[in-house]
Amino acid sequence: MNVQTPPSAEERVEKLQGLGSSRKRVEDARFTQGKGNYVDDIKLPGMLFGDFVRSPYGHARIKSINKDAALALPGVVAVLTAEDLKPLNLHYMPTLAGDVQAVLADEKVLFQNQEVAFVVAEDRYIAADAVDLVEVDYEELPALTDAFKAMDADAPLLREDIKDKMEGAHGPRKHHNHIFHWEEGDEAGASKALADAEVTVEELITYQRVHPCPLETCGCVASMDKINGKLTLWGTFQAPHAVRTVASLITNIPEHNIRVISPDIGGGFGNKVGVYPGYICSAVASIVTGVPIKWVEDRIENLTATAFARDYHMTGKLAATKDGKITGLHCHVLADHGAFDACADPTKFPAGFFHICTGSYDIPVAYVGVDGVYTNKAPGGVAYRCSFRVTEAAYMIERMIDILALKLEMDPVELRMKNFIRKEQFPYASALGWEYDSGDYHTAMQKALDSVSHQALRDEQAQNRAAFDRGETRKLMGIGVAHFTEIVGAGPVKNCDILGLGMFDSCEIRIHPTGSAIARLGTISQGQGHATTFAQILASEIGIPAEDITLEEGDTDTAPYGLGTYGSRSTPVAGAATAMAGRKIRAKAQMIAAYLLEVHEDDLEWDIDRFQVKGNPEAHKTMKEIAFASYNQAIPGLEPGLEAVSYYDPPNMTYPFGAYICVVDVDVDTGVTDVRSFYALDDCGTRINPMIIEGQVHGGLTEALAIAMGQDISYDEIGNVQGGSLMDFFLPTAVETPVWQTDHTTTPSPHHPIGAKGVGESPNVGGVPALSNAVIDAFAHKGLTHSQMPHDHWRVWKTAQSLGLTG
Ligand code: PCD
Ligand SMILES: [Cu+]
Repeated sequence: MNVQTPPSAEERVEKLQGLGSSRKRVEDARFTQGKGNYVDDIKLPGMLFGDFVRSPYGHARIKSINKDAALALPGVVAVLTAEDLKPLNLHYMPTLAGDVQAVLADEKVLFQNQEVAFVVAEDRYIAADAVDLVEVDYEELPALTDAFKAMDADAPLLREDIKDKMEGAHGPRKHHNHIFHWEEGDEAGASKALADAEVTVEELITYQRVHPCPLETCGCVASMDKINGKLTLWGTFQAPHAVRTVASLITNIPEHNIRVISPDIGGGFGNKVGVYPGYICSAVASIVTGVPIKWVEDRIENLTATAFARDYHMTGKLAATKDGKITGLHCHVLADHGAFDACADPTKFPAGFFHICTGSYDIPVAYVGVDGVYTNKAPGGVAYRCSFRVTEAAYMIERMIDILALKLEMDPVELRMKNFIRKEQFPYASALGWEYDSGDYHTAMQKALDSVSHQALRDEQAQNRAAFDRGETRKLMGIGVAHFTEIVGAGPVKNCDILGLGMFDSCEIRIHPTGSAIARLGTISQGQGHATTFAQILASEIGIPAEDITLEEGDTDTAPYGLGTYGSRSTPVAGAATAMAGRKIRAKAQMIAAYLLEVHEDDLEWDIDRFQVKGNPEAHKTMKEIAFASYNQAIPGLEPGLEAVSYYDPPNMTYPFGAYICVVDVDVDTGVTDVRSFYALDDCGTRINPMIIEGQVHGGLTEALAIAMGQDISYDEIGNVQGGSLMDFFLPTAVETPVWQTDHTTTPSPHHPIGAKGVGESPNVGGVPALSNAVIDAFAHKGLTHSQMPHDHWRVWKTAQSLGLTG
C-alpha cells in the first residue's frame, strides 16, 4: 500500500510562496519573450495616427498658422489647432497642480517644443511629413530661463492668460511670474536658533532639472464608439482611474461611458503620472472622426516636452553647538516649474513632502519656505523615483550635514550619529509636522559602517591624500555617506488628495470554486512586479498558493477605484488593502469552516492554509475545501460565494530609511570619477519579496548615478533646451554602472497590516546624496564645501582646476 504522508508545516508554507519568499517574477515569462502588450502594440481597424507641430522657440507670439499645404498632402485627415479646440472648451486643460495648461498653444508659445498643432494622418510617416508642411509664423519674444530673474521688475510676462489673476491655486501671487508661496514650521524660532548659534553654515544647493526618461515613451490610443457613446483610452497611465474621472469632467462624457486601460508599461518613474496634450488631442480627434487615433511620442518629444523632475534651488542654513548638536534648520526654495504649473503633488502640498527635509535628525526647530515661479521651460515637476520632492529634501539636508561636519572638523558619520532620532523616540513628531512611524537609525548606520570597514577607508583616504600631495598619484579618494528618511504611501485621505480625489487604494478578491483566485487592485505596475508580490501578500493571508492567484490591474471597467502607482504608494496603500481584503475572506472562510466542522467559530484557529479545531488539528478544512463549499453548500445565514473588497485609507504614511556609503576615485586631470564601491542598506519594514527589492534598489541606484553624475536638462538664454536627446542626456549603461552591494535591516511599520513600507524610491533618495557627497569629499581637504551636480567629467575637472590641482 502506498501511504502518503501529509505535507509538513514547512512544506505547506513553502508551497504558498508568501511573504518573504524570493519568488520569481511571474510577469517576466511574458516580457522576456517579447509577449508584453504595450500601447504601441495596440492596433485597431481603421486606426489613424497623430503627431505634433512643436514650437522651435522658447517664447514667441503665434502670428498665423497655415494648414493648407499639410491638408493637401494625400493621407492627411485633419490638422487641429487651438482654434479648433476652443469651441469644445478644450484648448486648455487642468493640471494636477490646480493651474491650466495649453493643450495646443493659444496665441503664444511658452517653451521650446510646446504643442502647436496636431496632425492626423493615415500613417505615422505621413503625419510626420505633414508636420513639416504646417506653416507657423512666429514673433520671437525675450525668453526667461533663469529662475532667479523670474520675479524681477522687468521680467517678461509669460502667462498672459492669467496675468490679472493674482490669486493662484495655492494663495496669492506676488508677481506675474510667481505661482505660489508655501511655508511650514517656525520661521521666528529657526531664525533665532541661527542668531544664537555657536556655529552656523549656509549654502545654496541646486538640484538640477532632470527627466525620468523611461524606456517606453508616453502614448495612447483613443477610440470613440459613436454608436454606443463609449470612449476607450489605452495609455501609459500611472493612475488610470484618475485619468477616467478627469477625462469625464473635461469632455462631459459620462464616467461610465469611459474606459481607461493601462496595458503593460515600459517604465514610468513618475513621467506617466501627468496628463499630456497628446491624450486630449487623440481623444478629440477620435470623437471628431469616429475612428481610433494613436499617438506615441518619440524620444526627443519625451525628453523635452513631458514632465521634468527637480529644478529646485535650495538655500539651507543649519545652526549647531560647537560640539555638533544641531539646534535649528532654515530653508528657502526657489522652485522652477516651467511654463505651466503641472507638478504632481497632493493638492495641499505645492512643494510635495519637501518638509521631510529635517531628514533623519532630531532638529528642535525648523522652517521651510518655497516660492514657485514660471519660466520658459517645459512644465512638470514629477517625482522621478522619489515621492513628491523627497529626493530634493534628502539631498539638501544630507549635503548640509556634510558641510556642517567640515566646518566643525568632525567626521560626517559622527555628526550624523550624534543627531539621529533615537529608536525610543518613535513615533517621532518632526519640527515640520510629520509623524515618523518607526525607525532604528543607529543600528542601520552601524551595520553599514561595519560592513564597509569605514574606519579603514578613512585611513586609506588619509594615505591617499598624503601620496597625492607628494605627487605620487593624480587620483583623490572620496567617501560619501548618506542616511535618508523617506516618506511614502500617500494616503491619509484627510490630508492627501489629487484633484479632490482622496488618496486611498483598493483591492477586490474573488475566490473560484476550485480554490484559485483573482485579485484586482487600483494600482498599476510599470515594471515593479506587482503581479508577483501582491499575490504573495494574499498567499500568506488566505493560504492559497501565490501561483494560483491571478493579479490584475489597470482596467477601469474591472479594477476597483484607486489612485494609482507612484510615490512608492502601492505597497503601503494597495498592499494594505490587499491584506485587509484577504482578512475579510478569511473571516468568512472561518464561518464556513465552523459550519462544515460543526463547531463554534471561536473553536477554530488558522494554520497556514486551513482552519483547524483548536487542540485537534486533524479536524480541519483547507482553504481549497472551504472555497468549494462556499459555492456548493447552502450555509444558513451566509451568502454563497467567497469575495471581498477593501478600500484602504492608511492612518499615516510609512517612513522607510537607509544608510548608504559610496567610495569614488577622482582623476583630477580628466575629471573622470570612478565609483569604486557602493553599499546600500535599506529598511523597508517587512519585506515581501527580497529579490524584487534587490532589483528595485539596483534600478534606483542606477538612476541615482545617472542624476548625480550626468543628467541635466538645461536651457540657454534664448530658451533652447539642452540635453533633449540621448546624444547629450546621460543614461547609464552596464559600462558606467558599478556593482551595487545591498543589505537590509527590518523595522516594521506599526500601522501597516503586514508592517511593510515602500522601497521603490528609496535608492534614488539616498543614492544621489551619497554619490554627490563622495565626489565633494574627495576635494574637501582642499577647501571645497560644495559643488554643483551633475558631477560630470567637465564639472569635476573645473572643480579641480579652481582648487589649483590640475597640472
Ligand atoms: N517591503 C516591500 C516593499 C516593496 N516591495 C516590492 O517592491 C516593489 C515596489 O514597491 P513600492 O515601493 O511600494 O513602489 P510601487 O508603488 O509599487 O512603485 C512605484 C515606484 O516604483 C519604482 N520602481 C520601478 N521599477 C520599475 N521596474 N519600473 C518603474 O517605472 C519603477 N518606478 C519607480 C517609481 S518612480 Mo514615482 O512614479 O517617481 O513617484 S514611485 C516609483 C513592489 O513590487 C513591491 O511589492 C516588497 O517586496 N517589499
Ligand atoms: Cu521628488
